[in-house]
Amino acid sequence: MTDDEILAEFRAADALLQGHFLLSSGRHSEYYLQCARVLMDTERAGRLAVALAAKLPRELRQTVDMIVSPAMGGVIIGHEMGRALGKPAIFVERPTGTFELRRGFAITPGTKVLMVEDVVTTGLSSREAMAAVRAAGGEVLAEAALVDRSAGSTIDLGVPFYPLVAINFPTYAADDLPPELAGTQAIKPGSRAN
Ligand SMILES: O=P(O)(O)OC[C@H]1O[C@H](OP(=O)(O)OP(=O)(O)O)[C@H](O)[C@@H]1O
Ligand SMILES: O=C(O)c1cc(=O)[nH]c(=O)[nH]1
Ligand SMILES: [Mg+2]
Repeated sequence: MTDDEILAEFRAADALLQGHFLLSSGRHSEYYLQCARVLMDTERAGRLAVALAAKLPRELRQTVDMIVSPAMGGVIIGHEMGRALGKPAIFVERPTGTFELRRGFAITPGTKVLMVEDVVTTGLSSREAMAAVRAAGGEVLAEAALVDRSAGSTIDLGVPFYPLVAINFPTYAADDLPPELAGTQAIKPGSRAN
């Protein structure tokens, strides 16, 4: 799929939002990609996962044992990536603020893991989720995501990163808002507590 075709999927799902958003990292943005709306169409979710899987090097696709995603946003695309790659898909979640394995999910030491996210902005959530996987003994080979919106800030996840599409939407610190955002109330669509 081309970048234009992928963005057309977001627009068709009314998932490209404009307003004033407080992001997971605490930064602010005029734009938000609501991946849950893109993925609520199961056929579209499957199509995007197949396209994302095709971005991965063949050797990585063959070597990976398991998909692990950070909840909530990573769960659906992680599951669809598991289907596309023929691998089990589990998730880490953070009911008390730190990502952990629950629900009987386990990672056997040495398991080769592909992390799957919906959106990567600063990479903070990705790094925290990888720490949980490594603490359980998993070996993180790479990360894949639907959207890399870090474009321009050259984040380093510490492993190879394969986004389906990269978009450069500016983000701002709370004390450095542009005039169009200053004085407007930010909404926080994601579920990170702090
Ligand atoms: O790269 P980052 O700066 O960490 O931002 C991206 C993260 O933010 C969103 O999750 P969020 O924490 O909002 O929670 P959710 O997945 O539960 O909605 C998204 O799903 C990524 O996990
Ligand atoms: O950084 C985020 O929290 C974020 C940005 C975005 O565009 N979409 C999303 O789901 N999360
Ligand atoms: Mg998330």
